[in-house]
Amino acid sequence: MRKKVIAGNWKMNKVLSEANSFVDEVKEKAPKSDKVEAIVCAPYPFLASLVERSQGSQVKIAAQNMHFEESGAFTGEVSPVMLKDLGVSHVVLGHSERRELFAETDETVNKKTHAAFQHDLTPIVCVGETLEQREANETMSLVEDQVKKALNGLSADQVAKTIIAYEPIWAIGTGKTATSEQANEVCTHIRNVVKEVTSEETAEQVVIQYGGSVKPANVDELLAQSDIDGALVGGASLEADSFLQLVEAGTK
Ligand SMILES: O=C[C@H](O)COP(=O)(O)O
Repeated sequence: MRKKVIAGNWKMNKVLSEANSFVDEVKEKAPKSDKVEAIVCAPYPFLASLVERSQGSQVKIAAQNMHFEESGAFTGEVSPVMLKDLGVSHVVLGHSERRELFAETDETVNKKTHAAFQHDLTPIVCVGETLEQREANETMSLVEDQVKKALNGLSADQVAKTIIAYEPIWAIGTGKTATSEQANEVCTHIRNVVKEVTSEETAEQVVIQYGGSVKPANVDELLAQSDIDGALVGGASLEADSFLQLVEAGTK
């Protein structure tokens, strides 16, 4: 059975003291269960401190982006080598905010996914449609295209280890959650796409998260769906209490 993976994406929020207190509290109170993994996706300046504080707990620390090159003249960028050296375990790639606001493309997401595996980082690859695309019935084809391009050239073993986050853009930060059926329908399609490009065995191993206005009040219903293995959470991951409730839900 697949583990549930609850990842809190803080986006550009908090200062270091707040980040430290959050991880200290989660480390102390998170349920000790091998059914769920808790990941905090933090801004770069907090990573070293959070990795150190999370030692000895099941809380993992992720970056929210990275460059695909190992080093070089890329002012303002952070490389996979740097993240690995700090002890970061996961990295969010292709979040819709990066795609919309920072010119992330399917091609750069694919390069970053390869770079993540080269440096033993687990990628959390985000895909999802806009409201216009959903209304034009393009959701399935768009998501299929994003998944195929992100995974292009990976080995079956690497695909099996990739976390895919389905995040309909219209549900991010809007309070509008996709219904659990809508979310599961797309997650099932993603698993079928993975099966098509690899094998049924690989597709059964891939963790597929849903993201978009997930909160303690709706997480149980979402996690009860057949193909939703976790959540990528923005707003409701900013308070330790709320994040802990989401992690708790993953143990059921
Ligand atoms: O990465 C997280 C998502 O963008 C969801 O954000 P949200 O939970 O605030 O809607």
